[in-house]
Amino acid sequence: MTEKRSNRPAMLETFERAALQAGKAIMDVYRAGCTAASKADNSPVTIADEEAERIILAHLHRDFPDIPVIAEESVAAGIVPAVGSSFFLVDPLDGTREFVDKRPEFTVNIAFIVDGHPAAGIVFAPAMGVAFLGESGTAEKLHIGPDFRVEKRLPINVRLARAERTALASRSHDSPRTARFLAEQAISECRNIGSSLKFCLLAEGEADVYPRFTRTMEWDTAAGDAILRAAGGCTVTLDGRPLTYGKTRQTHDADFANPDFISWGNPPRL
Ligand SMILES: Nc1ncnc2c1ncn2[C@@H]1O[C@H](COP(=O)(O)O)[C@@H](OP(=O)(O)O)[C@H]1O
Ligand SMILES: [Mg+2]
Repeated sequence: MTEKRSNRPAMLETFERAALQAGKAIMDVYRAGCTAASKADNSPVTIADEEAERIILAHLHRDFPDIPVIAEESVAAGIVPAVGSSFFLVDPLDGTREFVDKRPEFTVNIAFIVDGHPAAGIVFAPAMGVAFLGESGTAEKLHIGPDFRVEKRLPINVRLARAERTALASRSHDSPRTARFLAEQAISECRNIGSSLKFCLLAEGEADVYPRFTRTMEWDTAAGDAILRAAGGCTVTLDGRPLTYGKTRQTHDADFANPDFISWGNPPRL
């Protein structure tokens, strides 16, 4: 099927090209097999993370040379550009644990941050043939063919709040606090999913809440969070305020770690 051109903003066109090309490079490594090394924080990294990041940075630097990019592997190598009110956040391979263990939930993530808000994002799960895009109150799910071309685009939205809610939790980094949260909220169903796909499942109305009480970095969450917000959802910290990005700029701290947060399709009314 050929794709109908739209008036999508140029930035989303760049995100799409970059993510699809990065996903293709990741799948080449996935099929050939690779070994994982351990980073300073003990998390795994592979040649796929590095190659995907190189591709994404080339696209962003070429098309938006004036916008700084904070990217996971660059930060690990000590490359942390100063950020102003707008910048990109890139996680070239989120769910590296899933990738190494050959579970198809790993994703490519690119987000645009404006004044602390995740304004646009793409999440591409190359082994699943799906991508999600979000910006300015519009979110879509893309079906990606084996040739890494877009076959279909569908608008997505969060679902309405319901009595029987479904929660999502990390597959590899869960915490006992998740079980406590589920009990407090009287939620009986919880699915464990790796990577930023959890935000996308909320955005397309497949689940209701994603509580996160273990460590994440801003690049893990920004793109999925942008899609979720564009689809009508929200991400809040435990004091009920929207999760913000570029915290290093506000706190003059070099760390891009997130606090604990809860992402909702439709939050319960207080
Ligand atoms: N002990 C740990 N080891 C590795 N990654 C961890 C971790 N604790 C939290 N993380 C973060 O959790 C992310 C994966 O989220 P999830 O558990 O929802 O799949 C990782 O992203 P990367 O895979 O990009 O390193 C990493 O940033
Ligand atoms: Mg990550």
